[in-house]
Amino acid sequence: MVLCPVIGKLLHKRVVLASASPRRQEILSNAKDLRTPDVVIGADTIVTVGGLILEKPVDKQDAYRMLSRLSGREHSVFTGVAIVHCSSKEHQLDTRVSEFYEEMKVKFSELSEELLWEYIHSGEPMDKAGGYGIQALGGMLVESVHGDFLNVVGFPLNHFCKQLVKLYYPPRPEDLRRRVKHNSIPTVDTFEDLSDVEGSGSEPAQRDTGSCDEKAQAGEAGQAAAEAECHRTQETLPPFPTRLLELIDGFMLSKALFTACKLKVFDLLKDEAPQKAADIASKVDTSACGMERLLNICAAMGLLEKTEQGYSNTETANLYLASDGEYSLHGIIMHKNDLTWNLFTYLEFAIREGTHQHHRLLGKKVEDLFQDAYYQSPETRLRFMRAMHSMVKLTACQVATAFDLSRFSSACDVGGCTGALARELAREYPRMQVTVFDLPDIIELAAHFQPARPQAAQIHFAAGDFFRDPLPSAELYVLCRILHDWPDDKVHKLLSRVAESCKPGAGLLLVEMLLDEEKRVAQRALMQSLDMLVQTEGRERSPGEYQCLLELHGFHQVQVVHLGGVLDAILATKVAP
Ligand SMILES: C[S@@+](CC[C@H](N)C(=O)[O-])C[C@H]1O[C@@H](n2cnc3c(N)ncnc32)[C@H](O)[C@@H]1O
Repeated sequence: MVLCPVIGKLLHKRVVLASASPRRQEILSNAKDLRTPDVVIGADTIVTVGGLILEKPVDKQDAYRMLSRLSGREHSVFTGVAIVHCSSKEHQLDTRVSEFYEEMKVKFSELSEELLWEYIHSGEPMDKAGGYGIQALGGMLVESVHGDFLNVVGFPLNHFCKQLVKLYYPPRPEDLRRRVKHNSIPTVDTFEDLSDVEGSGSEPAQRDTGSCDEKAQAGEAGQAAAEAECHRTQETLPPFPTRLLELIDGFMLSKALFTACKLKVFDLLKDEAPQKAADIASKVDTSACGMERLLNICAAMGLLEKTEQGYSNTETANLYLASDGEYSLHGIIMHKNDLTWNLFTYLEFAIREGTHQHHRLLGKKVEDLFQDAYYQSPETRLRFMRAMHSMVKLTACQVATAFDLSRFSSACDVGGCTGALARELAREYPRMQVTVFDLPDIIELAAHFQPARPQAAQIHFAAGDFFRDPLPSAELYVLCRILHDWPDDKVHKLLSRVAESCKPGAGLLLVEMLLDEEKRVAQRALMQSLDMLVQTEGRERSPGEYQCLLELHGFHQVQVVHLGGVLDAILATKVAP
């Protein structure tokens, strides 16, 4: 859309800015002389990251939680704007609302603790959505932005002006007819086009009404079509469904990423000079034309760089997508590609039946989730372990430091798999002895995941079944992504076995992805709960639901820390019965 000086349309109107934000006031009053107010403009800004909405922080801790969640990540800033036109006819107030929103992507650098606290102590985060102000000190946190800068400041002026153009200069029906009927390239609005109607544009969409009357006289046959067309102005067209289209095709993006990982494209390019599509194709034994398309979409997704010289890894790809990195996500990606993807083809059955779908995939009955499905062969067992390992490594350090656990001299990570979390606990608490307790087949392979580290002497492995065998004794029990695998009866069974092993004062650290209490906004956790339906007997829960479970089994003083990544932490203490 071509912009014109449309802001002047507000000049002689009574405009109320329905916002307390001094930044919005400044943006709008720079653009327009605010006089006494017949248009009300309301706006609000929120920040979203990983499905969570961040509003204004309530205190410094809250600001810390928000900003550390944004650190090193891309987030979205949404500003919603409503323009209410008020007029009075025969003493009746008539209002017409026009609304829109604008999204902008902002990426933060990795923020050190010192920088975070220095910024928080400046006081700037407190009255700002997401806890930062990009236009002032908060600008130093920002690595890159994509979209309208003023949107982050609090008011998307450019989109606002476009909205005013739609209101005050709606396209004439004959323009629409030209565009719609002949299926031609849309005409471009010019200042001359707009000036044709300048005089009649003092109230929004006046032109429309006049043209409708003319059309209504055009004869009965064309009347319905004419009316429909009359109403199909830019203003009344529904908003373009960008987000919906992204959702519709989202699975293709996931699969493209999975395929590039499976073909080891990112391994081939790791820390290497750019390579041409044909060379990559011949090295990984694929067609050149297929590989080129795969590489192009990976570049468009920001996973590869594409230059004249060819394709090379981005930093993200080197760090997370090559299979050998310390923080590689290759393990979880292969799990999603080889198992979750296939299970999700039965999502409709899972929803109808309320059960997991391994039996459909394997063509046989699944009695024991782990032995019959995840661990049905040495390959699938190793694949599962790699998947768990890669996810826990991402967040183990945050989990280990979410609470001060230094009062515990021993811990048992029940279902501790490869020992990734145990290692982090041992590193953080040098006095702590940590036992990893898991099924015998897992314990046998766990050592492969333990590079020689000074903490090795603090870590022990014990094989057993947590539903049957005695649990190793410890002052702190850890259940990381265990409860979400099981139905309620088994959850109670396991919690009561842990509770029996605890002396008063012992701790229980639950590590799970937490739902919000209303099960409405924590998108990643809600999605994982759906995943749990398709592939386990369990589900995700909210902090309140975990608190009830814990208290039922004698664990009190429940503390919750949202870690803002893929896992959250809950610590509770066993009290005497
Ligand atoms: C979802 S994984 C979580 C692994 C690890 N805690 C993590 O977060 O990465 C569940 C773990 O529980 C273990 N497990 C399942 N059933 C078990 C049982 N009956 N006794 C002991 N461990 C079991 C599995 O082998 C697996 O390591």
